[in-house]
Amino acid sequence: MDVGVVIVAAGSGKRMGSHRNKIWLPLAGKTILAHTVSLFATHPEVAEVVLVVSEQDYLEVEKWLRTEPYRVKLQRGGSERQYSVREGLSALSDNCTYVLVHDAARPFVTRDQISGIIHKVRADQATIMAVPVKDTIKVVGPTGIVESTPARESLWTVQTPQAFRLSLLREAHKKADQAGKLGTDDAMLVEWLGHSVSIIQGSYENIKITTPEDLWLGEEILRRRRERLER
Ligand SMILES: Nc1ccn([C@@H]2O[C@H](COP(=O)(O)OP(=O)(O)OP(=O)(O)O)[C@@H](O)[C@H]2O)c(=O)n1
Ligand SMILES: C[C@](O)(CO)[C@H](O)COP(=O)(O)O
Repeated sequence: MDVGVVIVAAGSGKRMGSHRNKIWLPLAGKTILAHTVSLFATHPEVAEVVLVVSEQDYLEVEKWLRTEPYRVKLQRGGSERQYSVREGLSALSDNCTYVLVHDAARPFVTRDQISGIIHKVRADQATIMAVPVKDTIKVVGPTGIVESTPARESLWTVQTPQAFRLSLLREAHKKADQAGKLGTDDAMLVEWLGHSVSIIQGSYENIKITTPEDLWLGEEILRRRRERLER
């Protein structure tokens, strides 16, 4: 049963404050995009990769992919991450039974973690990578007053990959579109269907490169990994 991957890279990187989409920023000698795409496109358990990019980036990504040894399908994204995922799902072949959805801005996930979530989704049909929250989280009202403090032991910081049975995620996106619902991750849409979603423990290194400080943190993560390999 084939596994497909949708990598979403069609954002604009506003919070990075860069003059162009953050996926083009350098990280340890390659672009963030190149790190993430090659990780999945060369993974032995991944049968198909769809890369979702903006209209603005499409031609440059297409030109870059011609220099790479692996095959990746290109798809244009939408104005929201959810719509980009939807476009990516539509480009996956029906040979895929399961799909991993991953942020291009998360280049630090490892091959073993990818194998682990593929194994888990075959059992659970819907599972997401996450790590326990380290800080206390508050719910704050519109006037800046704390309304509640959820019990920290029940809170997780959600990452990607998020993995699903393809037919389930396609149905979730269709129902969300019909209801005009917008989620910040794909698991929300599956939860709205009433389907259970399990957690697979990720790593605190699997950060999403969002603001400038994430770039030097990312360089340090990769430097320490190279050091560990050289020992
Ligand atoms: N319309 C969108 C918005 C986001 N993404 C992708 O979803 C991932 C996570 O989104 P985020 O980190 O928010 O990226 P941006 O939207 O580019 O960042 P910002 O919100 O700072 O503009 C990124 O790989 C981004 O490229 C996408 O494919 N389509
Ligand atoms: C999907 C996600 O990475 C899980 O934490 C996150 O919700 C993406 O949010 P963004 O604002 O689109 O980066």
